This record gives sequence, C-alpha cells and structure tokens, in this order.
Amino acid sequence: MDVFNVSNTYAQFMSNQMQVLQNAKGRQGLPPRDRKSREDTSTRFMTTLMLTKGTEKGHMIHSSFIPPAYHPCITPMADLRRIAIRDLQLETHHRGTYLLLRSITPPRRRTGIMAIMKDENRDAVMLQLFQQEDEDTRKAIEIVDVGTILLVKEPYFKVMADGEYGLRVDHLSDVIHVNRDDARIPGPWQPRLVEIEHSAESLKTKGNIALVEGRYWDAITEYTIALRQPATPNEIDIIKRNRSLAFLKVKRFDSALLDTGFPTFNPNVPEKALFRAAEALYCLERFGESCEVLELLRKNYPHNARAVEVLDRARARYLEQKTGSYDFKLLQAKAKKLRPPHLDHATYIGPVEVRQTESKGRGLFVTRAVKAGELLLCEKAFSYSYADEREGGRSKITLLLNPETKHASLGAEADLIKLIVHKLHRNPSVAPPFTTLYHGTYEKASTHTVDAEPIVLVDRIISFNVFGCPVSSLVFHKDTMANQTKEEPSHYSCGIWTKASYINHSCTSNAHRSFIGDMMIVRACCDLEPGTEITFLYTSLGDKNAQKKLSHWGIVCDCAICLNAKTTKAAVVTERRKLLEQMKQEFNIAANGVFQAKKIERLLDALDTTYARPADGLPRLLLWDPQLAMIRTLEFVGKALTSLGFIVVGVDLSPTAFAVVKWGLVVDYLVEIFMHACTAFAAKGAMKHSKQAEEYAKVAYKIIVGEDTSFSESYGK
Ligand SMILES: C[S@@+](CC[C@H](N)C(=O)[O-])C[C@H]1O[C@@H](n2cnc3c(N)ncnc32)[C@H](O)[C@@H]1O
Repeated sequence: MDVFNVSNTYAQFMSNQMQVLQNAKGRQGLPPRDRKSREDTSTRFMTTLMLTKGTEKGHMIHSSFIPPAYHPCITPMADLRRIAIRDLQLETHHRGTYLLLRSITPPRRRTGIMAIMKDENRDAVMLQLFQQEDEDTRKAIEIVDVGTILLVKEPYFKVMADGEYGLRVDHLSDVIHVNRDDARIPGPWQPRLVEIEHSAESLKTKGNIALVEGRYWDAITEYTIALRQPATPNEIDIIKRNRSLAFLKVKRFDSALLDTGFPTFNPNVPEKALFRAAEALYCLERFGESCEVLELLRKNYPHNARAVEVLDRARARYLEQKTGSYDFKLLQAKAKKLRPPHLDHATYIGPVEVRQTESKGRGLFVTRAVKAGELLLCEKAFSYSYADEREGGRSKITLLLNPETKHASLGAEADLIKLIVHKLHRNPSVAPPFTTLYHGTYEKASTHTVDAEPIVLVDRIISFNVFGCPVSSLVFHKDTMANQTKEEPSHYSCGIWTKASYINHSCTSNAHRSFIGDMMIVRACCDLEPGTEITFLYTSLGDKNAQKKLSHWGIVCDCAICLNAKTTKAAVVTERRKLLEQMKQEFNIAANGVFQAKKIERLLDALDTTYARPADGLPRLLLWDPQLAMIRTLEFVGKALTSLGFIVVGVDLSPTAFAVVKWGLVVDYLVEIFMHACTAFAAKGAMKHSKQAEEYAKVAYKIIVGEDTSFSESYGK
C-alpha cells in the first residue's frame, strides 16, 4: 500500500534471476565437483576482506533478493543428527541434521554477514548469515569472529551469486551461538582451563564490566553462565537483576521482565527491579501494568523523584490508549524533529472490531455510528523503517526483489523485514498481532517455538501488509497543494500497523489514513452506520495501473468506479479523452491564467453528459480536477463537490443552511474546495454559510492530515 512498486521495471532482471535459480536447482543433491581446500577458501576470503575494507559503506541503493521461501528448522536440537561439511550436497536443506562449526576468519559484512567456518575434520566452508542486526546496533564481530563456535541447524548449502559454494542461513533460530561452557564443544576447541571461570561472583563481575563497556550481549552471556554456577538466592537475584538491565539494552523486554521477578515481587523488592519491570512493560506497550508497578515503586520509595516522572509518562500513554486523546501539536513537533520519527505514544483502537466479511476474508467494522472525521484508529507502528527521502540522503533504500512472487519494491522494506525478524525473535510475547495477519496461501510453520526459541516467518506477511508512508501527511498535503502535483503517493519509508492491516481495499473508500511519524491515523471520511465495513485505498485514486497493482493482493476491485471502467463503451472513453484533450489545450493557451471560461464550461458540460449514473453513486473522477481550476464561483464549488460524489445543499444561497448531506471522495484538494466556498459565501455576505464551509474544510483537513490543530497555521484561519 503506497510502497514503490517497481515490478514492471525489474521484470527482466527478476526473470534472469529465476533462470539462475532454475539452473542451480539442476545441481540439487549433487556434491560440489571442485571443492576448495581450507587454506584456499580462507585466503581468498581474507584477500577480499582486506581489498574491500572501508569501501562498502556508502549511501548507494542496494539490491536484495528474497530467496525461495523455506521453513526454519522446527525439529528439537536433541533429535538432530550431526553431519560434516564433506557430507553437504548442493541446493539442499539438510533436514534432520546440524553442523558444528568454528570461525577461522573475521566477519565481512555485506547484505549478510560472512565468515569462513571449519568443522572438526578441518574442512572449510563459507557461511552467510542473513537478517542479522545492522552494524550500528550490533557489530559483526559480536556475531561471528575468529574462534566463534556456531551450530547451524538443517544447513542450506547452495551455489552463491559469485559461483562459489556456501551455507546460507535466513532464519535467526537456525543458528545457535555455543557458549564456552557448552558440553558439545569438541576437545580441541575447548577453551583453556584458565579461561573457564567457575564462580558465580567472578562471572557476575565480568558481566558487570561488559555492561559498563556497552558489550551487552557479552554481559548476557557472562550472567547466563554465572547463573549456572552454585549461588545463594540473594546472589541469583542480583545477577538476574543485572541481566535484566542488559536485556533491556538489547530490547529483549520479555526476558528483562522475567528477570525482575514480575509479577510476584517480595515485600522488600529493590527499586531497580521495579524500575526495570516498569520499563520492560512500557516497551511492551503494557502501559496499565507499567503504571501499577510504578505506583508500587512510589508507595515503597516515596522519595524517589524519578519514579514520579516515569509514572507520569506511563499514565499519559495509558490515557492515550484508553481514550484516544492526543496532543497532536506535540506529535507533529516530534515528527518534524526526530529521525527516524519514532514517536513515544500509545495506540488507540476506536469503535472498531475485526469480523469476517462475505468475500474478502477478515475486515474491520465500526461498532457504532460514526461521523465523518471521527477517529477510528491512532496506531503506533508495530515496526517502522525510515528512509531519508531528501536528495542525497537515501541511505536505506533497497531494491527488494522476490523472483518467486515477481514482486519488486524500492524503499526501506528490506530493513523492515530485518527489524520485524528481530522484534519477534527478541520478544515472542508481541508476535501474535503480527503472525495472525493475512499471509495468502503461504503455509506457516506448524509450531511457534523450538527449544524455547521463537520461530519467525515474516516476508510474505510483510509483503501483503506493508504500508508506504510519508513522514508527515501534513508536509505531504502542503507539498501537494504548493506544487499542485497529482502524482501517485509512493513512499520509501514503510511500516506495519497490525490493526489497520485488517482494512480491506475499495476505491470508493469510507476511511482515510494519514501519518504523523510512525503513528498511523485512520479517520472516517463519511458518516458510517453501525456495523459498516471500513475500507480505504491500497492504490491511489484514479491510478490507471490500479488493477495491475491490486493483483499483488489478489484483488479484483468490484467498486462502482472499477465496474464502470470495465463496462464503459470504447466510444465513450474516446469521447472523454477528446474532450479532456481540448480542455487541456484551452488551459495551456491561457499562459497568463486567463482562459476562455465559457468554452471550458461547455467542454465540462459535454464531459458531464457522458455519465449516466448519478455522481453520488459513481463519482466522476475526470471532472472534479478541471472544475477545481474554474472554481471562482459557488456554482463550481457545487459542481466539483458533486463530481466527487458529495450531496450538498445550500450552495445556491437559498435560505437552507450550507450542509453536506452525503460525503463523497476525499482528496487533498477538498480542503481548498471548501475554503473557496467559505470565501465565496463571505463575499456574498452569507456569513453563516461561510462559517459552515470553513468547518467542513477543517473536517476534510483533519481526515487528510490526521489532526486539525495545524489547520489555522496551514490555511491562515
Ligand atoms: C492487508 S490484507 C486485509 C485483511 C484481510 N482481508 C484479512 O483477512 O486479514 C489484504 C488482503 O485482503 C483481501 N482484500 C482486501 N481488499 C479486498 C477487496 N477489495 N476485494 C477482495 N479481497 C480483498 C485480499 O486477500 C488481500 O490480499
């Protein structure tokens, strides 16, 4: 939805890649013919590593191929059989087996992290780990470095892009870091005795040092090994409390919470445990429980000033979550300042619920009557990937290609996949709202965890549910109005909003989404009866390629506009094109902005008569735009609104109050149309009408931008 769909542009590129995959498949099950020696493999790798050092950062556009979908290992470790590098066969997932490997090189980071690994027979193989964190979040050497011991479950051995052979790991749960105290480490790889610490206290100290130095994963390892040593209950409590801080630092909130003792605290629970539990709950968006823990903290430690501050913040989120009252001015200010624009605000789910539809799977329905402009959702992104769209700043833009689905998109989607993989892997408790989203015919894994590790499958879910988004719909609206551009709104930044994802598509939609940073705001764009299904646009209104784009979701839109487009006779289409061309010429001739109004009016009337159905049932998309250019009189305000499908009364200055009886399509220019009405009514001394028109402009603005606190500033009112 609004991501840069470039499937057509890269069709050839993808079919070439499909061919490469097909060719590779031809070697499936065969052993490699020309396997290189360990020395040769590692020397070549080290040479490339040195030659490319420092040259691979850059802000260029990267391309990323999604591999043919395969399931992660779901067999428990105890049931896997160990194999060796020399047993590997090409293009094969070695189901039911595992490899125990030790790195003999430092890592090289490209789309994935690569290193040369050896096994106990001293054979070597290249390992590529995909979906690992960015260098900024976790250095490659913290993931694999010389001496790192890894267990690769159900290894996938394949021909790489450069023709070399290697192991490819796409699922985080398919690779296990083996701690130095693990009994599975073979004798020759065992650490020297001096490296093995047995006392919980000394391991805790090592953990504390790592924590202070910002080596959080090392700290977790030290504390975890410490907890396997004999220790008193008090020592165990302290080690867990320290580990909970390390877990918080690496965003493992589920584990952090568990280590604090939540939900059963001793009467003399220390402040730190309560703070950490409250922080973990806050980050898991469990604001009510976070408030409860902080209230306990305030009760037990009344002089703790920070507790008051943190409690205020949690209460503010809880209030947003429960009531939907936001300080939108503050949200706009934060979205303007923060990069990435991750806003610290809560999700509000308004009067909506998920229900089964007749023919579109599940959908979102209103539970009570709703007025145009009312807030249905204000949803914090489940995950959000920001791409700097300014000239020269496209640091995270990736061309994401899926040869299997023939889908290609340009933007930050590749990063989004990674962000979600990590979020789910770190915090299994937050997974259900994501994993239950629409995933087409793609089969999910039959289990959620294996050996207590979460199983994560994301890319298909993302491709069906991702939204492209501007950093701010306010800025986008202003740009649209200033540049008068009517190009389709595609965006590089993108995210997943799990509730909004239940909204199905319709070109004659009754709801509209807007963005303030990573918050999506969905408002009704017409009055809705209780039980009405909410719909919004997946592609932009009037997009000529809409049907093609909708086919990505398997949608054949059956709205009035699409049905009419299919049934309109070719002669009528030609006639409309001719009239539009003549109008365009008239507007072009009028270089000074003064055009032959009468002539254009005649052409508009002629175009109008090509439609048979009333516009409130079938909006006239070709008409509102040229009518807007003519909008100098109230007559054209009425005409433009009618073409958009509105029913309005009082435009003719009759004693009837100016009122929208039925809302039509909401476009950015709707605000301008109502503002023209406001001015035109005022010029005629119809001040009540004028005030009412301004109110409608404000509602339209709120629907388009997400809020109306910035209306006065934008429209000088
Ligand atoms: C983002 S999901 C929307 C929620 C989905 N209906 C569900 O059951 O979870 C997108 C999918 O919903 C279905 N869908 C959405 N709009 C539709 C429409 N107008 N007609 C038919 N199917 C639609 C398609 O299967 C599409 O791939």
